[in-house]
Amino acid sequence: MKISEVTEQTEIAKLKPIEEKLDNEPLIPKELIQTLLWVSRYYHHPLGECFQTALPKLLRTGKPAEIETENWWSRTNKTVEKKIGSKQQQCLDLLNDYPDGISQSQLKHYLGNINTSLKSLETAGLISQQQKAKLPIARNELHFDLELNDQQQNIVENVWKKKDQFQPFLLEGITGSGKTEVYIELTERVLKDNQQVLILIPEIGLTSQFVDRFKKRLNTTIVILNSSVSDKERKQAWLLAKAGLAHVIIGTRSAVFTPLSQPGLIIIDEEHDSSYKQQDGLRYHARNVALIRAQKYDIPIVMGSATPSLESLYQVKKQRFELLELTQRAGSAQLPKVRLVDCSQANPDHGFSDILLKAIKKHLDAGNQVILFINRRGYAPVLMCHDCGWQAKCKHCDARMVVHQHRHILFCHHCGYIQRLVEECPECESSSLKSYGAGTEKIEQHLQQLFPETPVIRVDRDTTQRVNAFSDLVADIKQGEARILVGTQMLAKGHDFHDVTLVGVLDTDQGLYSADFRATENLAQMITQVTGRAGRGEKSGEVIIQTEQPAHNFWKTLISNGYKKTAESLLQERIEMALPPASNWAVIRAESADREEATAFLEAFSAQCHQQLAEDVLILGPVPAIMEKKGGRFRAQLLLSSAQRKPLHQLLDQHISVISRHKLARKVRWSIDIDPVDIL
Ligand SMILES: Nc1ncnc2c1ncn2[C@@H]1O[C@H](COP(=O)(O)OP(=O)(O)OP(=O)(O)O)[C@@H](O)[C@H]1O
Ligand SMILES: [Zn+2]
Repeated sequence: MKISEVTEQTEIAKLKPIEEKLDNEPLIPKELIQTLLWVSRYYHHPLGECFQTALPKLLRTGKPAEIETENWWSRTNKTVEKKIGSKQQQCLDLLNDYPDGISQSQLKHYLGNINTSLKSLETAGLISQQQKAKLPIARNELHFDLELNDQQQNIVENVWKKKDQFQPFLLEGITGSGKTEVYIELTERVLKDNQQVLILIPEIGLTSQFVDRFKKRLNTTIVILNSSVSDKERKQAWLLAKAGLAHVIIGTRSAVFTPLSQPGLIIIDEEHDSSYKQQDGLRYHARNVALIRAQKYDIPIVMGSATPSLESLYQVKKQRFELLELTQRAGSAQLPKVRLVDCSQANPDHGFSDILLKAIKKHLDAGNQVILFINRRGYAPVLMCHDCGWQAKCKHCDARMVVHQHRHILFCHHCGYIQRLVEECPECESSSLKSYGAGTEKIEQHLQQLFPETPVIRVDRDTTQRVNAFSDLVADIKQGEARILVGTQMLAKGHDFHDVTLVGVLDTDQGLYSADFRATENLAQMITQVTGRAGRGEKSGEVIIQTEQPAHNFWKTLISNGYKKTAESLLQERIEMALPPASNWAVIRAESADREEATAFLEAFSAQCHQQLAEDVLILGPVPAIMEKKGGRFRAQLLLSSAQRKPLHQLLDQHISVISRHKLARKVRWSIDIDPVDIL
């Protein structure tokens, strides 16, 4: 139980007594409480659950919120009179450099095992110990300074001019233009003012590389909040940030709720990334929450991307965000040349066209690395019987089972259902089962056959499950051990591999026909990001995109005009068609093992809203979800849209409590999704 406010009077007749006071000061600072109140109102989600989402697990267990401490040592005023051992001397030398003391673990990190030396020095009265907050170990590395180019410098100055006020900036910088360096420079300045920086990054395993770049340049306390840190570390990081003892806080989506005592700046890297939107429970968007926090703190917020979301570009158009641009690659790097290849001529067995294969060979011969991008994991998406036409389908979903050859299974990517890979058709017992289409596993296998001497690695969700697996793979790539890299979008985003000179894109055409109105935006972002991995160092790069639709307008616009122009025209279309971000959407979803129930509940929802419907609000549906059956449940949705935000929210406020009491509300699983990013 958390107390968020105290009042003198109440209408509640029977109040429970307070059993125990856990903390002497409030765990959640006022600003964060206000933000959570906003979150609860905006997303129409119970306040208690909003608090649950915002707090690290170990701070929700009813135990006091104490910062973990450890021994810190510092030099006393006493001068050395007797001769001391060399290890003891080393300790003293180091301590002389740290007038505020240094932690035992940091000392150990520098000098190895020194417990006995410390004891002797303490007995001699030369050093003293004290309990202080345990900080993550700072690595003692060389800090090199990179000189920003004029565009980068200009951006830093522009942000700095607004440093004491709320101002959202959209930093649109092409791939490899040096956005990260801009973040580092800004962070350095904020640190000089003794303030903290909160940095959000997407959930794609990039944390360690990103953090390394900061650690190399900044000598400060950096804490990390993502899924790879333990519950204990997460709690400590949160409390250190709250106490102002952590100066740079880097984390994924939920880190947006980290309290700061000396806030100076918020940065969101790859602001277009869909992992910023939570897809279950409290369906918040971290970018939205970050904007609210920056506003309450009265500080600037910088949102960077090579492929900004149409949401943010719309805010620029409305002059709510200030646009900052990096139009050139940093250093001597140039953007790669992009070529479309008609893949109707590709080898049906492995899906590579001759042009792409020749290019792979050429780049490998030149001693470079090659990325092959395919956004589908597993071996093949279809398993079919040649004799009777049977296909392997999931019994819980409207979806096909994907062949995973390696693990010898059929796997449903939607509900996780697993079956042994069958050798003969379950319908007609024929043994002529054939797989169609290709995923990362198949591509990896083919390339290894085609280039037996060249190390191939695969980067997808299956090869990166183990903790650190992703950073190990990345290290292999950086050291040049792997030469052919096959991967899904995990490999396409954010990486800075200087020896990659060729990127091949396989089979992305589904994006051209999707029913989701965001599909083209997402495809343009993905293609631009993956293209951006080529030619980032001294060597120039090349990109080959295989498509069955080389004449499609989408490719023409994207390749000859680039992302910026493509996004502009997509945004114009959305405005003309009154689609988000030019209108506001809420989706009510319901799912149930009984198909009728889900729809009946949404019909009741709709009827309730229609009782008092503002002119401006439109209700569409209910309709079945595009994949209606998932995990054994039937799914349906109701769409509420409105040109202005307010009437939509008022409508929900008015009716939600009545609807929650509907008899079906307890039988179906239902949820409200404000500003949905995924309408499938
Ligand atoms: N001013 C500079 N001078 C020389 N090299 C630079 C400069 N700024 C950045 N770089 C280098 O250019 C490369 C690309 O920079 P960075 O990774 O920051 O780009 P980015 O814009 O974040 O890229 P992306 O959006 O593609 O992930 C890096 O290797 C970086 O060290
Ligand atoms: Zn399934």
